[in-house]
Amino acid sequence: MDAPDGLPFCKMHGLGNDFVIIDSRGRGAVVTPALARALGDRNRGVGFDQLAEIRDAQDADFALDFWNSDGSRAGACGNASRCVSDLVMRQSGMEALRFVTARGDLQAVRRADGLVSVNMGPPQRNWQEIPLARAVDPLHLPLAGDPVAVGMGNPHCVFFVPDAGAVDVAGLGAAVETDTLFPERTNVEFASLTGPDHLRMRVWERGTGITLACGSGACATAVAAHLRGLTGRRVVMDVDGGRLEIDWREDGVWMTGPVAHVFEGRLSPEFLQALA
Ligand SMILES: N[C@H](CCC[C@H](N)C(=O)O)C(=O)O
Repeated sequence: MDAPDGLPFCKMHGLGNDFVIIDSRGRGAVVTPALARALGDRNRGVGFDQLAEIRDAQDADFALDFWNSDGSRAGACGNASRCVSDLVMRQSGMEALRFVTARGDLQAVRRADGLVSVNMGPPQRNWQEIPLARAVDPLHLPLAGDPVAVGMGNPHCVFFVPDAGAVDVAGLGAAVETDTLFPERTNVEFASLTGPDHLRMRVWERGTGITLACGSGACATAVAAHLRGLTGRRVVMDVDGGRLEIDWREDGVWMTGPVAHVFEGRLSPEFLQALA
């Protein structure tokens, strides 16, 4: 990549789910799988759970692409959507935004308490959309532990367990991620009911591994909990990095929580040249 002054980026996180954000508005996209892998290396790059690239959009305020640290694409990323929305709201002074992702048009608003809410869209509930490899009931997958499959623009497999804190998330998550039932692999959530409309969730993310929070995973877990009759449509969810509010409304699954700006930096020309 020809960038004699380096490439600016910023680092943000939502509940410890951390992101590098590259703003490519006003020029072509620059992220490649090789850049995502190199930048995602926590020793030799910057490190992130997801990389988000902001791009120009014709009929929306911006477009957003997501990458995992293994260089694969993610169709949705709830916490990065909240982080980038906060960034663009601060830059523009707007309090409500529309943006485009691989799964379609999404919206973000700043609540009166300052937290950013994103409408992640309606859940995908049939096996072709999630996607699953064959016609099975997504509400009761034919896997040990009787999990639920839900799509939020990316695939999720949600296990309800007595104590999410006691689960071997790495061991089970890695095995389920690559089960042949999921042709595009899957994100894996382990959740327990800790009170009325209150859940505790831990996550293994496709292409990344254990993370402290996963916004689309929290949405998928809330949808699965409601469909299984465990909760209403509005829940509080404790993840390893903090607390999210999820509200499955008529127009989609809304997710609300905090974001944090960490630093801005510039990728050196040497770093970028080594990728070429
Ligand atoms: N952390 C993200 C989800 C990343 C999902 C990604 N690992 C995938 O391959 O779908 C979130 O807040 O929704």
